[in-house]
Amino acid sequence: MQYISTRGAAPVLGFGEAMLTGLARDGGLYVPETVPTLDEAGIAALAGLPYEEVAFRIMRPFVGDTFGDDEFRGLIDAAYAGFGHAARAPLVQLGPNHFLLELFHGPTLAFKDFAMQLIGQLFQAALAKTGQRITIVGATSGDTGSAAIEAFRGLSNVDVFILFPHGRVSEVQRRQMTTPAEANVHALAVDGDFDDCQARLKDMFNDFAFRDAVGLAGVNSINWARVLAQVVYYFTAATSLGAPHREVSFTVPTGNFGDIFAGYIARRMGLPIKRLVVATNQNDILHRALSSGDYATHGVTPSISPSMDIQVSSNFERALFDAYGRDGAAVAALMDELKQGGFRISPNALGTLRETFTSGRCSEEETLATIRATHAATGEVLCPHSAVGVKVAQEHLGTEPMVTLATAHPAKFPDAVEAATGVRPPLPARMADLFERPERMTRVPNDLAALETLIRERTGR
Ligand SMILES: Cc1ncc(COP(=O)(O)O)c(C=O)c1O
Ligand SMILES: N[C@@H](CCOP(=O)(O)O)C(=O)O
Repeated sequence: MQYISTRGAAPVLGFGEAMLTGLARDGGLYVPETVPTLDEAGIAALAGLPYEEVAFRIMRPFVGDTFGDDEFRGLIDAAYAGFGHAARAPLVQLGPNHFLLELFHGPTLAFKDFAMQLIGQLFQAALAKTGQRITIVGATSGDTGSAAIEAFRGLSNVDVFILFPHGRVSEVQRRQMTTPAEANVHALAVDGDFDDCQARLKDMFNDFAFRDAVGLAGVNSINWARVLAQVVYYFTAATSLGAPHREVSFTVPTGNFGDIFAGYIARRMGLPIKRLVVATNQNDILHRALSSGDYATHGVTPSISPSMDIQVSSNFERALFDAYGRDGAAVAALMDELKQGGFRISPNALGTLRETFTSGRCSEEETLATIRATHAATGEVLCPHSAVGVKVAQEHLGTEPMVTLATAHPAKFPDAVEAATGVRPPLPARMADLFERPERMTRVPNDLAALETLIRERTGR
């Protein structure tokens, strides 16, 4: 299996190299050259299997010879052993034809753990073979950062630097990033928003001298392995609800477009997904883009679903690459226009995107009202991101089962949940002392040179 860049001008790589490389050297994102498919019998055979076995069968064709079969199975088993639910990603029924896929039973209580716990295992195995030492830099609006720190804390051949927007993540999210005591963990509070953090991260990848000197690696959904690991739960959910013999739709609370792009890959692999519904909060660039073709950034407005406070949605580039007929030069030109504020999606490409994706937006008031109403009707306590998904899903219910992805545990956002329901969701016992642990973080300007200097000083490279 080979991986190519969405901008068409970077070396073609195998899985292991693409995973350790992160951003392609032409600034694009790696995607598989071809997407393997499963026939109906292959999909039907997944129903009822343990999560780990489904993960092996779905991901194996993408991995090539980077890992042997037994080794890969072992890494998958280790990745999910620490999850707090036997099903890993259980389905809960919210109403007739509407289901919630709970993706928050991992160690840091967000869907990011599904990919990050696996990536932690894959990186360690790959680095043990090459003897490399790497510097991971990640940008986070709250959840990727804590999941990455959890996956890589204490490793001797990895330094982890996480850029988060100062004052714009929840207190639980911040403490998850600032309380780990291991010396290889560096939480950096940036004076800016998530888009600034992600832009500086991409700038670092595009500064080849810095990139090569520190051995830069990325664990955001820039990294194809992140997206791949998220494809698995679309298969477990859909087969539990009757796929391949029945179509299923999914609504996905969306920010950086990684999670929903994983659903798109599942669909291309042959899973009968009728619709993939993009659910945005008030930072609604993706909803505006899919409804009008206008992909224009208006700046980030802080919301009660802070992890989705994103305007420059990294993985949308992967969807555009396919929608523009895999024309890397066309995508590169669009990304240049985006730096000036935005672009119009061509009518052909928009038509192609709409064959798979539809969208909706949820306001702040609607988010609170959905948390309240869902709690009253079902007893399920939603986090604000999942509530955005549930609200938009309710507007898109059809005859097929609809699955809304519940992307984080409500205890990560206790203020919003308490405001809506009067109930303050407790943290799990293993995190009960989170508010007593000492914090360690560095405030940094939104400035590439300052960030690179700090990282070079701390890593001595
Ligand atoms: C809790 C939560 N929900 C939804 C999202 C959106 O996911 P994606 O960026 O993959 O679209 C994120 C992060 O982006 C998140 O942390
Ligand atoms: N919401 C994310 C933003 C980064 O997304 P990623 O999927 O590209 O890592 C976060 O919580 O950090």
